[in-house]
Amino acid sequence: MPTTTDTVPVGDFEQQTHKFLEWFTSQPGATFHKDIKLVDLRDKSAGRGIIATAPIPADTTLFTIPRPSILCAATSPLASKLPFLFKGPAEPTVAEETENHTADDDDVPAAEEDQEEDPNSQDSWTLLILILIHEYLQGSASAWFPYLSVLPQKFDTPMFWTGEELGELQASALVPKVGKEEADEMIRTKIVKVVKENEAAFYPADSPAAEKKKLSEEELLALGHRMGSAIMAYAFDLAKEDDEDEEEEDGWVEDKVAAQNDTMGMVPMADMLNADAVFNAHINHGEACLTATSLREIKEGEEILNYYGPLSSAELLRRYGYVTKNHARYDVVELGWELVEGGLKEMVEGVKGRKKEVDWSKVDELLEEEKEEGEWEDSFVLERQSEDPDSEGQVHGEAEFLGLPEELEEQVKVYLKVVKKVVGTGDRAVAEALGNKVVKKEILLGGVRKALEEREGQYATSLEEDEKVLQGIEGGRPTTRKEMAVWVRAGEKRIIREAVAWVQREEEELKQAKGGEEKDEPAAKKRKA
Ligand SMILES: C[S@@+](CC[C@H](N)C(=O)[O-])C[C@H]1O[C@@H](n2cnc3c(N)ncnc32)[C@H](O)[C@@H]1O
Repeated sequence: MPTTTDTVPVGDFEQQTHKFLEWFTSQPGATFHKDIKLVDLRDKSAGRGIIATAPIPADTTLFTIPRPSILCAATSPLASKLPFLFKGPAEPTVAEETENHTADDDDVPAAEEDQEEDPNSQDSWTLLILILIHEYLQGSASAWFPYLSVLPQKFDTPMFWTGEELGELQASALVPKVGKEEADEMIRTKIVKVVKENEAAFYPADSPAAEKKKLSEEELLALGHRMGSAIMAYAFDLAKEDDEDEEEEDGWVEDKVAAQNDTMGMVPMADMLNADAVFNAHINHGEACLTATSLREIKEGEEILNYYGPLSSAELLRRYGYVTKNHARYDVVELGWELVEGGLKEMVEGVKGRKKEVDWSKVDELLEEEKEEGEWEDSFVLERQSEDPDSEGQVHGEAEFLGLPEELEEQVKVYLKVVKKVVGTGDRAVAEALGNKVVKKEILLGGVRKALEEREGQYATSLEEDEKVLQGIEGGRPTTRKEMAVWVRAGEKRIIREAVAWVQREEEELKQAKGGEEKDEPAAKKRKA
């Protein structure tokens, strides 16, 4: 499966690279270190990238991007043509509207009230799509033409996968996050409509674009997707101040889009850097320019790599369309409450070694009140503990699964309290057991173990089958869509297995502690119990 730029002939590819570099270095204030080079990494399925052609010491400025060269709301000629699009505070972004989505989605779920909303009211995401479409339609008359020419026309993000390809992700929580239909809706209402209603601005008479046939709705929809995906994988959040770039309490600030406002932009050259979870360069956001700096010594021939944050394989694939081994430490799996509840029910029914009938409908009824009062999660993210990268972009130690999410344990506690209330009226012995700390822990662990086993069963293939596919991959790194899907689903299954092993260890410890306690108890108390 070709990646983003694989179909461009080598000669054209090099010519585009050359023209882009020429354009970039001609920008007033731009710099490009003599010992770095833009190269064709398509043989590694990595498009363009930047490598060191000689050893580079730490803290070297690799290149500098003057702010006027950035394509964004502040520099776009569209702002003077259609100022109303750029006016006013940005409306709530995706991050503010939906919990489970990061702000840099192009799979924007259109909130119902949005459907009738004024299409002219734009958020930072849709505004940048319009800015890019406007520039694209100017063709060679655009001041960013050589830069736009090196942006990909095709993407490997799941947004563009066929149903069959998506099927390879099996039970991954990535599948419902792709959101193709929502993205279509957003592009039709916020992009296609605006371009259609303002053709004079998008196809100006004095530009070669005017000679071109106007794009149909379907062509604009496809262009909107292309630009939205380019933003997802290439744009930067320009709101960041330099001091925010410094290591914060929770480690490295990822260097990519956040979309909290209207300050997202396309940053030529900064976005030619590929990225990994182990990296050696960083982009500093200065007042007049952005600067790429080496974080440690970079050897001759080594690729210069940026950082997109501690993203799981699934998230890296969703946003950027690739996976790497180094990101696997950040893999996660989502465990639905429904499965946990099923496991807890089985455990409760087996309390005191006998099958107990519980009035579950009564439990549901009481839970409704709990749900109305407090927060109730539908699913939980299971992840490993992992050190943040150090100041040189290196990670140390193994990532390990060290426990269940606190919110999951809290929710189980609330659930068991309600169950105890319901059981109490019918079976005092069981209700008493449900008040016991050890019994509650047994139910929690057993319930979660059952849920995890069920979760693993939701995938159509076993981890062992997936591992076999992955072992057969030439070069080791999954690059085709199918291989990347197998990588993602296998990563999730590995976490499930690690979580099950953790639960079993906890169960074993609990059993031993209980055995010890029972041995120590005086005979009379034992009999009473
Ligand atoms: C900001 S761009 C980097 C430049 C890009 N390689 C190009 O040719 O335009 C991000 C895209 O580069 C690719 N990419 C980034 N890091 C990569 C890596 N470590 N391995 C493979 N591909 C990578 C992915 O396609 C991603 O969506």
